[in-house]
Amino acid sequence: MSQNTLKSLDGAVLFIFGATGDLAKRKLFPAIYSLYKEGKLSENFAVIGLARRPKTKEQFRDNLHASINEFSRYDQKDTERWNQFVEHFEYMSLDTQNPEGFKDLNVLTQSLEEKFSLNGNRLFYLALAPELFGGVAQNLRVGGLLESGGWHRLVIEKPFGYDLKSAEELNKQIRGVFEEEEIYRIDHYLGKEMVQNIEVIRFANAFFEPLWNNKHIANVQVTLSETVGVEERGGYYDHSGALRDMVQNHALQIVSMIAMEAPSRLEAEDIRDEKVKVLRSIRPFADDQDLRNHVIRGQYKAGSHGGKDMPAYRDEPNVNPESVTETFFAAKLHVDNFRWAGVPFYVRTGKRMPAKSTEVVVEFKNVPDHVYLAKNNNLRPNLLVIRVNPEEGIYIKINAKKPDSERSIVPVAMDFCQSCQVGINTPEAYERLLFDALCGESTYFTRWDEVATAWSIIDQIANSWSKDASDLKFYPAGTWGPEESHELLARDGFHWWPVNGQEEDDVIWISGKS
Ligand SMILES: NC(=O)C1=CN([C@@H]2O[C@H](COP(=O)(O)OP(=O)(O)OC[C@H]3O[C@@H](n4cnc5c(N)ncnc54)[C@H](OP(=O)(O)O)[C@@H]3O)[C@@H](O)[C@H]2O)C=CC1
Ligand SMILES: O=C1O[C@H](COP(=O)(O)O)[C@@H](O)[C@H](O)[C@H]1O
Repeated sequence: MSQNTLKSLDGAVLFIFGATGDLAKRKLFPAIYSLYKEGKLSENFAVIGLARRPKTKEQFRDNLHASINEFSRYDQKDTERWNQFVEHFEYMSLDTQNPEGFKDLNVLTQSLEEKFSLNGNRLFYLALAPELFGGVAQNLRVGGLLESGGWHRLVIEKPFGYDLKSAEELNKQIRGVFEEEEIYRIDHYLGKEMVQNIEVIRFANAFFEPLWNNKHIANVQVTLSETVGVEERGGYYDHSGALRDMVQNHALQIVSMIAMEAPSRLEAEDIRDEKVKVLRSIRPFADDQDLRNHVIRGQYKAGSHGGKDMPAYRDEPNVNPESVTETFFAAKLHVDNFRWAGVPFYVRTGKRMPAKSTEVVVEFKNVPDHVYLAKNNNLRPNLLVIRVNPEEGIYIKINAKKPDSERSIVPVAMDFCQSCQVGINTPEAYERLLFDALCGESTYFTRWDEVATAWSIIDQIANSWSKDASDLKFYPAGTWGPEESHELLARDGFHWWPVNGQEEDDVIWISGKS
């Protein structure tokens, strides 16, 4: 578990490869600015933006200004402070396939290290297409960039491969240059406040841990729904699909945080050891038929939501008009260990759903059927709902006596809405992760064995799907996916709980002190 008090930053040069790209603009620059505004970077840093297109330092700084203006949660009205901030930024035009250019980059880096009195710590952030990762690692060595006196760390964006084989190949290339401890594989969901809070909720509360097992939990539901379609990313997404884009990384990481055993120490390696054990315990499907019974894929067709018409996936830019890529995924998974045997983990994710919502619902088993209260009332199962995104918080659903009635029982949701209290000041995932990487805190980055094990789960599904796409179901944009996703739970006597605070009408909400 990451402990902020232990983190310290000793000054570093931050290299942003892909500095003219979308990720840098929307996430990385605003994250650096937030860290600066909060005093976490002090004046002890330099940033070098790298991409092929030529730009002057001034043009780059103008781009930085525009990005922060649009995407940062902090303003930049204090001109003196802003000028101080941008002074730390340089730009260099560099094709990552040009080894000579890396030698020039080393010269520029050394001059900045001198200017800002830095001791050779270097963080290389690859906001690039994955096929360039291996070449960058090689050229960093060729250019002498790994010979400075400080530490060297490589931060890599997803996707980490397309399947296990390609991920292994990529890993081999990177490991030829960097040690595992120097590699920080980003899964930005691990930087989200409420995903990090899962550990605390579980391990710091006496009333959850004793119940956290198959004796008391009926099922776990993980939803990662989005209202957007594929936007500008049709070219990438059509080769990826929901399975590779969201399940291989974010969804399986959340499952492993929910299901892991308490680590022996709150250290990165101990936590990651426990998470990988969960992934290894996920039961493979017996055969193609078993897989198709328990894994649903869908693709959105034209539809509408909130009065707005939305095109079919196949009509989106850069998507094959006959594409069989899934934009929706739902599955029933089993974690085969003593704690979880018999508890279904239902996972779903999709684009063009009615709500943007990342939530985990832990549904507890009911009290015995024949006790007086259960017999005469419509008792609802107790739920623990962890709301990750866009609202952050948790609520617990219990049964309580209806005020002023004799024995009527009503469902009550006791709500801790963290985002209502802390509001927009909650740090963005990229902000936390960038700072963690600068501080050498790797807990919320994925280790190679986690990535490889997740790919082996995904490969079984992808390989089965590639044989025949007849199970692909079409759902209207703006709905909760194919009917088969609901049937998946109905067969077990369950249903998807509504997400995004859309609880049943008779639920009484009790919120924290205002
Ligand atoms: N955008 C997002 O929200 C997310 C992105 N990612 C991942 O982050 C990575 C970057 O994504 P994104 O920013 O969207 O991509 P973009 O296509 O917007 O940007 C790619 C960047 O790479 C640079 N580039 C391309 N080829 C070279 C080269 N040979 N040498 C040097 N620079 C090069 C481009 O600049 P130039 O053309 O000037 O060289 C540009 O700055 C990808 O791996 C993506 O999957 C992951 C999660 C979310
Ligand atoms: O990694 C990805 O995540 C986003 C959703 O992230 P969120 O933080 O907005 O929930 C998704 O849109 C994208 O397709 C995927 O690549």
